Amino acid sequence: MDLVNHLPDRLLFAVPKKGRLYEKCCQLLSGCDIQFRRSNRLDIALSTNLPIALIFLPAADIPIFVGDGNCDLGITGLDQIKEADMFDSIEDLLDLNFGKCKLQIQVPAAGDIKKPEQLIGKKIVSSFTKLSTDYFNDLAAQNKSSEKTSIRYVGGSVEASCALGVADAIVDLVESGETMKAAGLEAIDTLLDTSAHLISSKKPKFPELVDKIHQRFEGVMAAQKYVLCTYNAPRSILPTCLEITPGRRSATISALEQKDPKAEEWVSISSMIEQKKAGDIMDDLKKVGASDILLFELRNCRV
Ligand SMILES: Nc1ncnc2c1ncn2[C@@H]1O[C@H](COP(=O)(O)OP(=O)(O)OP(=O)(O)O)[C@@H](O)[C@H]1O
Ligand SMILES: O=P(O)(O)OC[C@H]1O[C@H](OP(=O)(O)OP(=O)(O)O)[C@H](O)[C@@H]1O
Repeated sequence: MDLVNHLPDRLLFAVPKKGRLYEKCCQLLSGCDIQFRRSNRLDIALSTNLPIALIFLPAADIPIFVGDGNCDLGITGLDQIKEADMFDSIEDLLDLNFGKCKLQIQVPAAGDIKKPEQLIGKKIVSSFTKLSTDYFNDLAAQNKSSEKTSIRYVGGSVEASCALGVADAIVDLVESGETMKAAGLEAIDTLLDTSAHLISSKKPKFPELVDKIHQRFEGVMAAQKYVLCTYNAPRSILPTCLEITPGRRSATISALEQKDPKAEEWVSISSMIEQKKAGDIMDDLKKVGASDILLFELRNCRV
């Protein structure tokens, strides 16, 4: 069925149908208020509040659907985009900061191979044959070698290949490193640092809706990254406080009602700060003389 012609009034948004990216994608869609109900095993879900159809596809196929313009938007790993050779055919809108891992060359830890150059002319097994081929072609060129490295595809359990004698090394994703360690392997180089990205077609059919959804994703990402810090401080230490909490654009300052006209003037300051620095920032504010320091989580925002 040609979905583009069957759903002419809807933007098609490709999301991973299962696997490691699926749950987080659904959370983000909900954070963006893209409401939908996915019937069991059905790979299309119509949004109930926006003219969008979500198309659930294998993560590896999403770059092709978006790059060829069949879908206006998609979420998938950077590794999948580069492996499909589609990075130049799509707009890379946003790093979504999850699904983080590294594509690494792994060799038996107890073996003699310690440097990638030692693998020129040897046998490599990977699910990422394009990226591996590019890497070993470059490596051969740098080392002025005409030897051809064999790159073979397997779809899963890549880490078993060395123990089975099929490969001298593998190229596979590493997140915690536990799979690699359990297979007695160690990494000797990194081909790519990857994470999930929001991508769009270069010629979307619904450009305004693409912009709107892009902004919503940016808002959700900012809401995850920042918290709102508000506190009170004597006006005399305001410059020091603003050095500690300059805000994303700038801090908001409002005067506090003076009960005693002779007392020092106090202000209330509110500023977005990075969540991961919040503890240090609150300590620093307290140290310079601020008080009543409060931290608020952001549910959502537009930045
Ligand atoms: N530890 C990890 N191992 C593999 N992929 C990971 C990992 N962490 C994040 N990812 C990302 O998730 C993407 C999809 O991985 P996943 O293994 O879920 O593939 P899938 O094809 O969607 O599912 P399945 O392997 O069940 O068929 C990867 O391309 C990568 O971008
Ligand atoms: O560093 P870790 O946290 O151990 O994760 C890495 C492992 O996860 C992936 O495999 P997956 O579980 O998707 O199964 P697969 O081997 O069938 O691809 C990947 O291919 C590694 O084997």
